[in-house]
Amino acid sequence: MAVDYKKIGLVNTKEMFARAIKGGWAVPAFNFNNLEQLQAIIQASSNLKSPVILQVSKGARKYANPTLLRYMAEGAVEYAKELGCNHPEIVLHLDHGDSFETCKSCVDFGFSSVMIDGSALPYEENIALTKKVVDYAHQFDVTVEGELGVLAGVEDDVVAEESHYTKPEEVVDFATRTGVDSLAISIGTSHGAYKFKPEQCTRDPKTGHLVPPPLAFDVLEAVEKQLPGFPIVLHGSSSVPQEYVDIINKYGGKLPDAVGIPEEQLTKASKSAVCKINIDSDSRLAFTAGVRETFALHPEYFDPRQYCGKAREYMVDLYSHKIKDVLHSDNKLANLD
Ligand SMILES: O=C(CO)COP(=O)(O)O
Ligand SMILES: O=C[C@H](O)COP(=O)(O)O
Ligand SMILES: [Zn+2]
Ligand SMILES: [Zn+2]
Repeated sequence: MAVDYKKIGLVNTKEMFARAIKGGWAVPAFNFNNLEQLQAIIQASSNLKSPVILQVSKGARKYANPTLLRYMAEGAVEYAKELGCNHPEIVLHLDHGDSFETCKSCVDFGFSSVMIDGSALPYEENIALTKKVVDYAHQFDVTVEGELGVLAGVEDDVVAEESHYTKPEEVVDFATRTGVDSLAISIGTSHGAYKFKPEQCTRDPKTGHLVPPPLAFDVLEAVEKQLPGFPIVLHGSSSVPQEYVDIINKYGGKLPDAVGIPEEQLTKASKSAVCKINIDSDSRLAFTAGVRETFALHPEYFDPRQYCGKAREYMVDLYSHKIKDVLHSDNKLANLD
């Protein structure tokens, strides 16, 4: 028997995606692994009245324990209300589900959305696996994200290049035969804090910072033309804010030439059918900056609440900025009372 996510106050992605596409904004999908990240996500999204997707990866489930994470998400709905957000729209989403069994266990456990990532499989196998997950999840009104195209970044030892991009000529067939609710595509983003090699970038003459090549908006446009109004997802969308990289490097860290996706490009994407934008690495950077700075300035501290508290402050700033200034998902709840 599956737990009914609606009974615990969660929602699936259907309505928020429809509104986001129509309104030209995107729903933030933030990964969480611990208490402070979840607190910061809920504080920022509740204060700004933004819908939000809480993403749990396989690694997160292993690190934090699946049961604990799931109940934290349930608690998050109540926490949002305590913060004055009377009608929160919170999705609990499995990020990069790698098997039918993992997706099923999340559906059964009260997740309102799952991703099945068959992008590394041969095309027909990706379709068969994705369809199997959709057929199961839809019985419980759980939405499903599939993926076409390979997200290759520097960290995978393969540099993102055109051959990995989603093939627009495949998307209609994939969406129709699988029944997915949304599709993650590859247009040049990748996971992690090193999305491009320095030699792929130019340097800003004033700041000396790396400027990466633009995303393949032509591929995005071609996908949209094939599937008008269909929800598109961008993974690997951290922008690697220089302010946090600088703090980390100033206080003993070593992140030379970390580079992400410029925020203007994410805003541009969010005005199209891109309605979910995944951000994880930026939160890791903000967290690390807070901890390193606190340790450096206060070597006498040994209470985790001191340095995790600072980390949480930085993450609230980061999430709020993404919501307000990049994705424009603030004040977008269906019921703003
Ligand atoms: O895509 C992501 C999670 O699925 C996160 O991407 P980043 O590493 O760019 O934050
Ligand atoms: O897609 C990758 C996400 O950032 C999750 O990362 P993780 O698998 O290390 O938890
Ligand atoms: Zn993938
Ligand atoms: Zn991802």
